[in-house]
Amino acid sequence: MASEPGTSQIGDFWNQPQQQLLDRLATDGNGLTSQEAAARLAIYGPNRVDSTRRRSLAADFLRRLANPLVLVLLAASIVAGLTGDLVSLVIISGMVLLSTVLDMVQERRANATAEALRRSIAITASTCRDGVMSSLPVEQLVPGDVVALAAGDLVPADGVVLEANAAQVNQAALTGESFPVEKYPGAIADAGLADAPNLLLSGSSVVGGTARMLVVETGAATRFGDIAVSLSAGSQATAFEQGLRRFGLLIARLTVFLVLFVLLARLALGKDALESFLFAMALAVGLTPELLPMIVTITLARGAQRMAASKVVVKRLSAIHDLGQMDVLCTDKTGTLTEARIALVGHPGIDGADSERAIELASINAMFETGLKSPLDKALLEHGERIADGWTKLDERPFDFERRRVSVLAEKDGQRLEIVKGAPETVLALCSTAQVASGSEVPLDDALRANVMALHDSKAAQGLRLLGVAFKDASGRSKIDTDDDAGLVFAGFCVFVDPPKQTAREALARLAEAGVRVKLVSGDAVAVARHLCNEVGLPVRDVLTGEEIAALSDGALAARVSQVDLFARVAPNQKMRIVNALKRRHHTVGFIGDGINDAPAIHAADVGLSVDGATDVAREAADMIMLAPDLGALAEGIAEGRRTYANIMKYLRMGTSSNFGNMLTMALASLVLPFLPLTAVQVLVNNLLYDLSQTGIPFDEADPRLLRRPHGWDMRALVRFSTIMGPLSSLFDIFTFVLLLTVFHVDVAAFRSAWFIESMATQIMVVLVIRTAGPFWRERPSPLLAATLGACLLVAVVLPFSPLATMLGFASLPIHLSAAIAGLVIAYLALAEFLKRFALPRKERIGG
Ligand SMILES: Nc1ncnc2c1ncn2[C@@H]1O[C@H](COP(=O)(O)OP(=O)(O)OP(=O)(O)O)[C@@H](O)[C@H]1O
Ligand SMILES: [Mg+2]
Repeated sequence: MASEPGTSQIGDFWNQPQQQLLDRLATDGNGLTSQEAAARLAIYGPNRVDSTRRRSLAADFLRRLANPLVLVLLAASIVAGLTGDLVSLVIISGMVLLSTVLDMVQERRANATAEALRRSIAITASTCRDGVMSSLPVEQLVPGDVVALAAGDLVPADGVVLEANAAQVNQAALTGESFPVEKYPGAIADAGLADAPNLLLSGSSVVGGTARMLVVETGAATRFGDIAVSLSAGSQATAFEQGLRRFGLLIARLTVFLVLFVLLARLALGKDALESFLFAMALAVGLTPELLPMIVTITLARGAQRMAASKVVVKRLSAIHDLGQMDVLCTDKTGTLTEARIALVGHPGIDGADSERAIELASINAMFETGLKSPLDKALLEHGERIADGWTKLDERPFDFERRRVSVLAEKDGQRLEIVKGAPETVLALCSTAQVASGSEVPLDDALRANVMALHDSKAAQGLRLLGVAFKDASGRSKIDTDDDAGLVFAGFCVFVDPPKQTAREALARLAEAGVRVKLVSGDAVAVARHLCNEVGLPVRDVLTGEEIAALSDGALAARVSQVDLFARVAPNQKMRIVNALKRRHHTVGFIGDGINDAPAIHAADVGLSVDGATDVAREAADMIMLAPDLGALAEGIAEGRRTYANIMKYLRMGTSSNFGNMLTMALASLVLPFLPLTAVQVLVNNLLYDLSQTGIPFDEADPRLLRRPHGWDMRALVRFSTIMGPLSSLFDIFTFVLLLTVFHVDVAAFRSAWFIESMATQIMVVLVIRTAGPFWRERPSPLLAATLGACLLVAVVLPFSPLATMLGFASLPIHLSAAIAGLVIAYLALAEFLKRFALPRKERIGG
């Protein structure tokens, strides 16, 4: 197995005898002192594989400068400087610097905020330090540490198993093997990465049982650290991101085409080469939506910040887009729709009367189970902690979601029993007899079975959750083997209440209002889940069970999945199949859950959601973590997602209509006019002021109409918008040209000033019109946007009248010309306001 990635030699640490490994790590296998750990942390560094390698300030700056457009522009301005045009050199390089720094500072700040939020939900590991187990952030783990792992935990580093109890580990992310493998101590001399039974690799997860792990390698030294990170970081771009990328490409192509055309045409017309080149480059700068990455980052980071206020922490920023677009939300039951404050309300034997035997056995089972303790176990233990006194445990088969039961081998006063509790139908299927109140056993024939199931159904129909309890004599055995669970004696049920959340009904109503259909995907029984749906007001059109899903192909499942609102008794991989089927039907799917059994579905969903108290595996798979498990908070988050969408669309619409229109007209005018409509420097000033004016967009509120329904990337709508609004802008520019030349007979400097003011004013102010589908005066922009717009407009208008005017090649305008321009701007805004109803997508205008 020499060819595996990351393996430098054939044998490695997992092949070494345990004692040799312990010696090498200078530890006795009982954990480190915190002093020693601190010393090792200084040597080995934090246990983290940086996905977003933090760039130094300088490197970041240089990377931004390395933009080809910027470089060409700088080079051209240097050439201009050499030929004596020092003003161009100073202004162009100053402007490039300014906008680069602005961009960088804003983006870094936004990323830092998002990162801080993410850190607040860091994953921890139960680690032995100074002889006690404590919960430490996994970043602090060092080689030699001893970590306790239980079902639901992530393996935090590379290491070996010191002790294990039916430890089942899923290494799918690393080896592609989707079935969990059992891990146990003991080195095998020539075992490879994939088949060493004692090896635990960072990035895999514990799905059953428990283990003690010796950490051997951390951080970047882990075998698959790099792969795991690149997998999670490079995971498919969201539809919105893909759309943005395609859009960026389109703009880039148009820009190249236009700029080359202008340049060549001007050269062919015999115009000054350097001037033409500078102008063409400035046009290119003006055309590129260079602010887009910054606007996107800031909008998302700000969205994340506002969502944190409603207790939703975003791990993957771009998931916010998907959240705004999400139209189907799948949720598990316990803890999301119910309180998860489960209480035992009965423990009937087969005759329906409470049976002490049933509760005793269930409590012993819950007491000794070492896997993931479910809320059901907790309820049992709360009820009768002392019932298990005097019993000792011999062996266990922990819970897993395929078997849906826990088996424990325990002994008291020489009596050895195997005790099983689990999903009632599973347990009943394993029983051949039943115990009656007197203590004697009767055969569990079909009639009795039907009676027992009727008892079960009557409870489940009231929304009560049930576990079946069974046992058998285990004299002479000290282990539970895989097929030992047959021939059990049925002892009875444990019955629990799990009341629906007070807030659930209202939260679901809000989600429905927001155009999100909620589907319940539960491992629990149909009757229980259906009762809950009724109670919280979730309409159920159709139901599918795990058994039925197992019989359906992916295609058949996809054909039915949209109509089904309740999925019950589903296994973990079926939860994932449901999500994938919904995605196949072109839904944007969210999945919220807290268990190991939810992780695959959370991962598969467009928006994976988990809650704060969830298992590591679920939290790791999730894109967002809800600190308060309340669907109401999610409704806030959805509105936030749609707000970010709306704001990014504002910037794009601005860019593709007014800005693009202006640049286009200017390019063409440069071919027909005897002089440049604006000098290169003026174009750049124009662009800088425009950019600055738009920096308030991420802080703007969104049109309430846009918050009502899911919205996704829609290239057609964007193109339609620009084909209506762009020509409008060009039309006014041409009109301005004609007016200036034929009516006012202005000179070159005045022409440029007038045109500068006109194009700036229309470009800056039209955002007020575009930002809402309704009448623009009804919905005011946020103060920050109003401020950036106002300030930039003021600068643009004052500039030609200021002392800087001559340096920039402007001249002040006579009053009647100023008035004419003001009139033009108002006419343009009025027409834009009128035309936008044809340009905006219908669903945006009516909000549905
Ligand atoms: N600790 C346990 N001991 C025995 N049986 C259990 C235990 N935990 C769960 N089960 C059985 O397995 C079934 C599925 O587990 P669980 O209800 O946690 O799945 P789920 O999909 O997470 O459900 P939910 O939608 O309620 O969150 C339960 O309905 C129950 O019958
Ligand atoms: Mg659950």
